[in-house]
Amino acid sequence: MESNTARILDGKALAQKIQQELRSRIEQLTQTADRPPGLAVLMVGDNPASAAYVRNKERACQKLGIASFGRHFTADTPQEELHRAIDELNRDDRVDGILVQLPLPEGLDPVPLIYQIDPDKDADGLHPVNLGRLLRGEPGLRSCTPAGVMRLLEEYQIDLRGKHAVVIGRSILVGKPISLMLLARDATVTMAHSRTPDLTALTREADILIVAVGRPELIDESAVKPGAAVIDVGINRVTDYFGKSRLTGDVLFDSVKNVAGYVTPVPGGVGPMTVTMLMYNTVLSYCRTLGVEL
Ligand SMILES: Nc1nc(=O)c2c([nH]1)NC[C@@H]1CN(c3ccc(C(=O)N[C@@H](CCC(=O)O)C(=O)O)cc3)C=[N+]21
Repeated sequence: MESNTARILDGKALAQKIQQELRSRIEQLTQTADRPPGLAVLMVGDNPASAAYVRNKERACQKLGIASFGRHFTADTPQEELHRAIDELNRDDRVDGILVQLPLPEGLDPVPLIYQIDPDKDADGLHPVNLGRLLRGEPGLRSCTPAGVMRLLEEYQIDLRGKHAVVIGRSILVGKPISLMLLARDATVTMAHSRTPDLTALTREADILIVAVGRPELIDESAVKPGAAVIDVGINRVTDYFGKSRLTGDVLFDSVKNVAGYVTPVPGGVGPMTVTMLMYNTVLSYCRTLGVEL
């Protein structure tokens, strides 16, 4: 058997490059605009993982020259108070992007909150108007993780036209929107999920394999077609053999790299692209308000 090592799709490097571009564009625009772009993050409760993500987002904003309007609520905040906060942010002219950090604590429903966000300030691209625009192939704010994956595929010039893309996972956050984006680029898309029989037979047919299920190291080289591009959207915290906590994807990287043509690492793959596309969406909304191109 000939040995092979896949090309690594470096999400961290691409995220830095895009953030540099956004930073210079913001610097340029703020010489004449009366305000910088603004992003508001609504965080409820004190889930440590969420708190860490929110800190990452705030750090990214600071680096780029985006004003951040963090609003932190205790876990026992009534749903109504969150609706009032979104209403205020919708009407606040300093705010171009709004997001509700997920998951919310037990007893709170994120769906009506997301529906209430002004679709033109929907930095996460999760409002039904933006999902509808994606379905219709119209411009709009795109969901961050799927948009980040598409940017990675573009950067490495991975051909999608007429190729067989298999997406594992059918969530509204990743699986469904990414399938639509791949379809818009003329891929033949198969959506697989937990009820798909003989998953391995299917994934072995994929030229592009997107894995977004949240099952640590589900996919190994036996499930991958030689030369395929494998995109790992999973972020799982697991405890290793020595009792140490580490981050791993839905893909067994060290195995898949032997057969794949391209593969994303975790960390350093899709994760950094997600945060970057959030910044991108905020700047896109800002530019639309100013009446200029990004
Ligand atoms: N409204 C909302 N929008 C989100 O976009 C959203 C959310 N809620 N809730 C949680 C998930 C998760 N998520 C991640 C973003 C970046 C990394 C990331 O940058 N990860 C680094 C590693 C970070 C580490 O070391 O912990 C990496 O993969 O290299 C991970 C996960 C956004 N989410």
